[in-house]
Amino acid sequence: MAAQVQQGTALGSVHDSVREREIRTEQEHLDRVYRRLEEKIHEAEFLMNDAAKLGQVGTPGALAERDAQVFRAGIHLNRLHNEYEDFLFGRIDLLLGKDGKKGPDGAYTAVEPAEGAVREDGTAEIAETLHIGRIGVLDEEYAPLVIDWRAPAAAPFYRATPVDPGRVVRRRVIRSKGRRVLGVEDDLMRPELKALHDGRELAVLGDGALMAALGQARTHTMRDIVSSIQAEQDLVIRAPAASVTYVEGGPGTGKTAVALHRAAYLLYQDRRRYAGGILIVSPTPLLVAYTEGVLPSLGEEGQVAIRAMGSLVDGAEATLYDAPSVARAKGSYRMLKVLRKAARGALEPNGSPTRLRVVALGRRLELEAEELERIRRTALSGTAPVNLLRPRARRLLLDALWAKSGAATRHTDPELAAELRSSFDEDITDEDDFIAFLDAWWPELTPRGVLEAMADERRLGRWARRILNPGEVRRVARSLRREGLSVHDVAMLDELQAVLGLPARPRKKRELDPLDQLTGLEELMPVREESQRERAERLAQERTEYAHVIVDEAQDLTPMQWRMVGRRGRHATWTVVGDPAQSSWSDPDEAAEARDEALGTRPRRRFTLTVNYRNPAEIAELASKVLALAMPGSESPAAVRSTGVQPRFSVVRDSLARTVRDEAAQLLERVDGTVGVVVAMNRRAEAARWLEGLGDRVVALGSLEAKGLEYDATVVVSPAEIADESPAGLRVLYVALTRATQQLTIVSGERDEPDAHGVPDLLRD
Ligand SMILES: Nc1ncnc2c1ncn2[C@@H]1O[C@H](COP(=O)(O)OP(=O)(O)OP(=O)(O)O)[C@@H](O)[C@H]1O
Repeated sequence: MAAQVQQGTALGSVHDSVREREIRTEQEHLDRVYRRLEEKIHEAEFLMNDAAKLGQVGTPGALAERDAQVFRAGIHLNRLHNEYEDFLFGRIDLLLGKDGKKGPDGAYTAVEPAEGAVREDGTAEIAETLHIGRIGVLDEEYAPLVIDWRAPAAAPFYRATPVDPGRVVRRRVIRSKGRRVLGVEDDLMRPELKALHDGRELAVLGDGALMAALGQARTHTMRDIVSSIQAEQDLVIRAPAASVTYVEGGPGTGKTAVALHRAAYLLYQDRRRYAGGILIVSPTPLLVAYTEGVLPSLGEEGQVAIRAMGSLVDGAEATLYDAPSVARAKGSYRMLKVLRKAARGALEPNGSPTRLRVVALGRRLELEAEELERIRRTALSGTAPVNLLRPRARRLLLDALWAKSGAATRHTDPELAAELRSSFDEDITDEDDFIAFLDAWWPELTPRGVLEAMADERRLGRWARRILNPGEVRRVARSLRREGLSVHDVAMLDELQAVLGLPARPRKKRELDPLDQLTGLEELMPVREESQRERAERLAQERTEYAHVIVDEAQDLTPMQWRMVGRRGRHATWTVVGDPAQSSWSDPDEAAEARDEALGTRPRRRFTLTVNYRNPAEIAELASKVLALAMPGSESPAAVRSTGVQPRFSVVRDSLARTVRDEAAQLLERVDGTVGVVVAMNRRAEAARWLEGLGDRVVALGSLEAKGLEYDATVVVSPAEIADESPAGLRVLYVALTRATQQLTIVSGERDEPDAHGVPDLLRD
C-alpha cells in the first residue's frame, strides 16, 4: 500500500505524532470555521437592528424589505446560536475533476477524475479538499469552508467506495465536541495511489467510524447518522422527490433514520416547494418522542410535523389500545361501510320529533311521521356529506308545507306566486318552533357524537348488520363506552369528519373596492385564483394537507389509517418506509389495497435496504428463526457487526416478576445505556411495577409499543405469550427480538416450552 498507513506497536509513537498533526490540521480548520460563523452572527445581528430601523420608516417598500431581512437574519441567528456537538464532521480529499466547473457551493462538480489526474508512476496530487458539515459556510472570498451535507458536492462523502471511488482518494470522519476536534477516522478509497497533499503523503488513520457509532450506548432519544450515512441509504435520502419513494428493509436497516434525513434533504433542496410542510407519521407517541430530536440536530425545525397515528386528528389524543379482535374490526374496510350508515343513522337520535306543526298564511300546517320520514330519505339519497344536506332537507320541508297550504294553485300569475312563496318561506323559517324542530330533526352531527351513538350496542347492531358479526358489534360498542380514545378510534373520527362534512359556514366577504362597486365591476370580476404561496401558507395554517408525507412503519397501517393519512397528502409527494415482516396487521392484502388507493397512480421508485446496523449477528441470527416461522422464505438483513455475546435464556424461578426484574437488573450492570423489557400488551401495567426502583435507564413496554425503538439491551418476556396475542403475533415477536444493540435475554413464561438450556420452542431450530 503506497499511502502512509501506520499500524502496530513499534510504529506507535510515529502513529501518535501523525495523529496529533492531523488533529491539529482539522482543529485549525474548525477554528477558521468558527471565526467565520462569529462574523456571520454579527452580520445577522446588524441586519436585525437595521431591519428594526427600516420598520420605523413605514413606507410599504421599506416594510417589505424589512420583513425579508428579518426573516433571513432570524433563520441565520437561530442556526448559528445552536452549539452543535459536531458541526463539522467530514472531509474528502479529491483528485482533479474532468471539466473544471464549479457548482453554487464553490466546489468542483465533476464526479470522475480528469485524464492525467493520476500520473503514470501511480502518484497523484490532491486537487480539492472539502469539509462536510451540518450547514454550508463560505469564507470572505466565497470559497467553501464547509459544504452542507445535503449539497450535491457532499454526496461523494457518502457514496464513494473503493470499488467506485470517483474522485475521492480519502474519506475522513472528524469527531469533535463543541469547538474541539477529538479524533479522525479515515477510509482510503484508492489504496493503490501514492497521493500527495501540499507535498506530503496523505495520512490514513484508524478505521471504524461507523462501528464506533454503532457501538455507542443508547439513550432514550435517537441520534442523527449524518456523519456515517451509508451508500445504499444515501441513494434513498437523495432520491428525487417526484411521486412515491418506497423503501423496504428489515429491522435496523436505518429506515427511520433515512426517512428523517430525507425530510431534511428535501427541505434543503427545495425549501419553497416544501413550505406546504412535511408530515412524518409515526405509529406511536413513544417513537415520536424517540425521533423528534433528530431534525433539529440537522438544523431543521418548523416545517416538519412528526405526529403519532393517534394524534393526527386535531384535538384527539389516543391513549388506549384495543384488543386485537376489536382493532381488526375498527381498522378494516368493513368499518367504512358501518361509519357511512352510522353517519346517516345518527340523524335519528332517540326522541327525534315525529311531527312538524307551523302556522303560515293564517293556517295551521302539519307534516306527519311518515311524510317526515320520506323527506329525510329523499334528502339523504346520494353520498353527499350529511351535514351539508341540512339546507336541502329544509327546502324539502318547505316544499311539502307549501304544497299542503294549497296556495300554489290559487295564483296563476307566476310573479305573484313566486312573491307569495318567498314570504311564506320567510315566515316559516323565522318561526322559533320551526328552528327548534329542524335542530332536533336534523341536528348538526359531530364525529364524536356519531362515535358516541355507536357505543349503543342496539343501534350499532342495526348499522353493522351483515357487516360485523354480533360478537364484534358487542365488543366494538363496549370499547367505545370507555373514557378516552384508541388509536383506531382516531382513524374512525377522521373518516366521520369526511362523511359528515364541515357544516356550511357563511362565506367571508371579500373586501370590496369602492370603485368596483360604483362601476359594477365587482359582479364581473372572477374570484382571483389563489397563488401558490397563499395556498402553501393556508395549508400550513390549516395543517390538514402537506407537500410531502413520510410514513414510517408503513406495514402497520390499517386500511382506515391509510385513508386518514391519504387525505393529508392528496397533492403530496410521498416517502413510504416499512418492513412487511414486522407487520402487526392481520390482513396485509387488504392494507396493501388501501395503501395503493391512498398513493393513487403516482409512479413509485423502490429501494431495498439490506444491512442491519442495530443488532449484532448473534441477536439477528436468533430473530431469523422467528422470521422463518412468521414469513417463510423471506431473508433477514445481514448484521454489520458481531459482539461475541450470545443471547441469554432464562426460565422462571420463583415468580415471573422476580425473574424479569433480576434479569433486567443484570443487564443494567452490563450496559451503559438503556434496557427495554418487552412484554405482551396485556402485561404492560404489571411489568412497569416489576421494574419499580430500578431507575430510568430501564423501561417496560407492550410488544406493540416497541415498534421502531431500540435499547442497549432487552428482556423479551414469554415469546409464546407475545406470539399468541394476535393473528400477527409471530411478526410482533420478531419486532420484539430485534430491538437490542448489544444484549438480549429471553425469559420463558408459562406458555413457553423451554428445553434443558432454557431455549423456548419458538426459538429453536
Ligand atoms: N449509517 C448509519 N450510521 C450509524 N448508525 C446507523 C446508520 N444506519 C442506521 N444506524 C443506526 O441503526 C439503528 C437502526 O436504525 P433505524 O431505527 O432507522 O432502523 P429501522 O430500519 O427503522 O428499524 P426497524 O424496522 O426495526 O424500526 C439506529 O440506531 C440508527 O441510528
